[in-house]
Order: sequence, then structure tokens, then C-alpha cells
Amino acid sequence: MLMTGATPVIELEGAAFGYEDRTIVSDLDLTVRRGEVVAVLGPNGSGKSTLVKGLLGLSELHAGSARVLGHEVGSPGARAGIGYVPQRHTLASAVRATAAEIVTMGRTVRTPWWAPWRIRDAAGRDLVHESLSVVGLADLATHDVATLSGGQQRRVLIARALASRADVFLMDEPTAGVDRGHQAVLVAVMRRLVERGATLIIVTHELDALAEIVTRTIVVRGGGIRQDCAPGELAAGEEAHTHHSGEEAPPPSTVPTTIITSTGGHR
Ligand SMILES: Nc1ncnc2c1ncn2[C@@H]1O[C@H](COP(=O)(O)OP(=O)(O)OP(=O)(O)O)[C@@H](O)[C@H]1O
Repeated sequence: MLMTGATPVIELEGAAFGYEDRTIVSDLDLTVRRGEVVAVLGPNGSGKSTLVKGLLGLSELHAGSARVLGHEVGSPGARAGIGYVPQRHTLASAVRATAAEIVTMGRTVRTPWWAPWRIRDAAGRDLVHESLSVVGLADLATHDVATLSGGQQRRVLIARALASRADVFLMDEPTAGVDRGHQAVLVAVMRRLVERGATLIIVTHELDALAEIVTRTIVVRGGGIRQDCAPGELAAGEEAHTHHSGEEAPPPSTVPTTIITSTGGHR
């Protein structure tokens, strides 16, 4: 059973997030404690990503207060503790990069600006390799990400978040476009992270894929949080915002057991 601790890692009090003069979500009161796995549900355009981006400082705090790991959102202290899997896989950009280089960027967040060469040390390389292995992409480490499929690119982004060794993982639709077999791998990875003290906030339309790890569901609709409950207590109708995930595919023969030896302890 997953244990949740008492330490609040996310604290929103009357918070509102938006862009320039447009507030998207408001009156947010939310305390998430260490070890919780929170699924953020709601219809398209309701503000789920805006809420997650608010925790990263990527959307603006229009009212109230918002802290991550005790730091104001957007501050270096808050950002350093967060691993982020963005919604869209925009990896196939004009900048050519291999899968391993993208994952290395996650590690760089933890690398002191005055010592960027440290990523070249053996431990850093091992971590990048380990993160790619965990999501089943070790063989594609040296491939240009532009040549990878959408689902593979999404797994590269997850490996990048893993390499950051964050305490809080904000994942925006991490299972979208990922086949059933690899979804099972990702869920196993998430479980390991939580067992090691991480907290997960997961925006999803695929609650069924994550059902075995989610401990709490919040529903964002009409500009605010309309439900905050255990998954089994979700009001009838709210599951309409979720759908059953992906194509049937055989599960991988082995679920990787080596991952990220701890969270938070290796800077
Ligand atoms: N960078 C931005 N600047 C201005 N408005 C934005 C920006 N990003 C999102 N919005 C607006 O904020 C609203 C909420 O969008 P958001 O992406 O947070 O919804 P969502 O619940 O995550 O949707 P989906 O389920 O489709 O991913 C939308 O009306 C959208 O147009």
C-alpha cells in the first residue's frame, strides 16, 4: 500500500492562475501531501494544464498564495524540486537532439550553473541511461528524437523528468499516445517513485490506466476545483471526462526494477 506522509508539498490558498489579464482558474484551495498521487480530471479547456503550469510558474498567479515544497511557485527553490512532463511532445523541433541529450536536460536542472561539466561524470551518464532504460528506450538513446514516434517521444519526456530526481512530478497526460504495454511500465515506474517519497500530480483523461496508483482525484471545471475526493467517490458523470486508454497491446515481458535510487537525496 502506498503511504502518504504529513508534509505538505503543494499549498494553494485562494490561488488563481491565468495568462495576462485572463484568469482561467480561481479560488483554488488545495493541500497535497508527500506521497499522494493526485489525478487532475476535467473537460477540455477547463484549466487543468493552467493549474499545473501555475505550480511551475509558467502561468501567472493572479490571486492568493501558491507554494511548492515551501517555496513560492516559480522560484528557483520550487522549480528545482519539480520534474515536469509537458502535455505536448514538441521534441521534433528545429534543434536536433538525441533522446539521451533530451534526458540530460532534465539532469541539468540539478547541475550547478558553475559546474555544468558535472553532467559528464559517470554518475550523470548512468542516470541518463537508467532513466531511458526504465521507459524502455535504452536502444534508442542515440537516435534523433525527431525520428521517434509520438509515444516514444512522450516516454523520452518522462525519462527526462525521472533524470531530474525531483520530489514532485507534474505530469500532463503522461499516458496519452502510449500503448497499453508501456503504460503498465510507466505505472510501475510511478509506483516506485511514490514508494521512494515522491508526490505525483497527473493530468489525465485516462484514469483507468492509472487507477492502481491514484490516491485522490480532483475535478477542474467551470474555473475552479469542483470535486476533491478519493477515486472511488468520484461523482457519476465526472468520469465522462476520461476515456479508456489506447489500443490493446501485449504487456512487456519484464517490468524494469532498476530506477532512480531515491528522490530528493541526490542533487
Ligand atoms: N498560453 C496561453 N495564453 C492564453 N490562454 C491560454 C494559454 N494556454 C491556455 N490558455 C487558455 O486557457 C484555457 C484552459 O486551457 P488549459 O490548457 O489549461 O485546459 P485543459 O483543461 O488542460 O485542456 P485539455 O484537456 O484540452 O488539455 C483555454 O481557454 C485556453 O485557451
